[in-house]
Amino acid sequence: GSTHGSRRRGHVPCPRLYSERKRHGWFVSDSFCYGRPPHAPCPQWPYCRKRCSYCNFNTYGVPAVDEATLRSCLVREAQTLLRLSQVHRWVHRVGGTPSLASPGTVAAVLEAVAGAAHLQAGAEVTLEANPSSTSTPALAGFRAAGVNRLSVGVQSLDDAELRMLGREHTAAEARKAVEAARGLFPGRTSIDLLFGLPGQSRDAWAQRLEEILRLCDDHISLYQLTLERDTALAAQVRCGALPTPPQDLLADMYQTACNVLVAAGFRHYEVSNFARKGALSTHNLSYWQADQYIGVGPGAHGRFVLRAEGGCSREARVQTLEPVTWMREVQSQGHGTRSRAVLSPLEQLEELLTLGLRTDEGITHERWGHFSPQLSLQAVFGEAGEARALQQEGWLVLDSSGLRCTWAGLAVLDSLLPDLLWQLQRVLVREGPRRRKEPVAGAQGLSAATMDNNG
Ligand SMILES: C[S@@+](CC[C@H](N)C(=O)[O-])C[C@H]1O[C@@H](n2cnc3c(N)ncnc32)[C@H](O)[C@@H]1O
Ligand code: SF4
Repeated sequence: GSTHGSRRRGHVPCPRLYSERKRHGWFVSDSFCYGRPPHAPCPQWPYCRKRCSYCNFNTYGVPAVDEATLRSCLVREAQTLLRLSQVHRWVHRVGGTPSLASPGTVAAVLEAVAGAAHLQAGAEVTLEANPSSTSTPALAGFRAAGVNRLSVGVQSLDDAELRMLGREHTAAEARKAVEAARGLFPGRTSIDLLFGLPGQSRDAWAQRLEEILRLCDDHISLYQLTLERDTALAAQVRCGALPTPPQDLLADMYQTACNVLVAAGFRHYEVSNFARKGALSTHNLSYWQADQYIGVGPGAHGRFVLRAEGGCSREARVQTLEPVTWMREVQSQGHGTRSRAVLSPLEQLEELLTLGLRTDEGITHERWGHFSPQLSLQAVFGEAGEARALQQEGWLVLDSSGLRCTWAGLAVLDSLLPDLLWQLQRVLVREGPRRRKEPVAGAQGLSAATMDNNG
């Protein structure tokens, strides 16, 4: 049995959570709206040499990229968004971009950020790298440009699996890339791995984990494969050419990996992330803590308070997806923001809940208080209701530190969230108007407004 009680291990983020991982673009984090330092997610150079069979990220296979134009647009958009968000200080993390961009482009964007905002010494600058574009000279160039952490997309150490995934690299090339990365970024090299591939057996996975432990540095991101609609891999599974991985097997694989990694000294600090020797990704952590960030580049997402207009509302922003259109917009108006939506207090708390519960520390009272000064964690989740039932069943803990999942709860988080979101909504609708003397954490009203290409 791979279920806990009636709850399946839904450790794969629900679609909404999964989409959180898919923010593309350069990221600069700031800020201090809730008195907390901000952060920066992982960007995406919008081009790949070849589309992998499982991937539905916003990437384009354009052979001749006008890198100089793209670079100047990234720089200009970073400057514009930094100005709009008034992120001048407290910036302390900047995310990186895939390794197909040249070190010169990476350096130019980092310089733009440093010129417009104070970069803390030691700020995490992570570059996402594909093994096929990580020669030692290229990596050295990125390091010279200011990158200080590398995340290598190994995905699998099995050639047949890599072929099924449509990856450009072999297992041997992946190993070589990790070794080169560890040589240049010792203690600061992460690897991305996928499990739950069609046809993958538990034994093969367990054996693979041993090999992964011999190869890895101090950080591992482990994702269960999501069969995304409109991908070649999903089509193969749908038509029966490849088997659908059984749910119980997926749960066993996840649990096996957690056990093996924890026994090897890794802290399971987030649903899909493991670190030892303190090598947590601060950049990702700030994400899960719902900090502010700007997203720069085609399809990038951002969350920040628009201070330029004297506002105090946290906005969700999405930049134009298509690179050529995005570049045209940046050239004409300084940025390619396609949509802006003011997040309501409820939406902000929903994000905090869904992201914060992914971490082993959960949501502290302090952090919750920044978003909800009027209605405490205790007031929302302490009363009789869904959260209390989840505590009694052993999935959740609410104590003097805050609200967090138990280890068992972390593995089934997606199945806990609907109940918790329902309770949050119910209590907020009931208590909000009564308790709220002023808007929650700088949000304006309960309705979300969406604007197009506007400022
Ligand atoms: C921004 S993506 C890709 C980074 C880089 N281009 C690469 O391919 O290595 C970051 C990670 O998301 C994960 N990912 C991408 N598509 C996924 C999917 N369909 N299901 C689960 N994880 C996925 C992969 O592990 C990937 O390394
Ligand atoms: S998974 Fe493949 S197609 Fe998707 S972003 Fe990475 S290299 Fe590009």
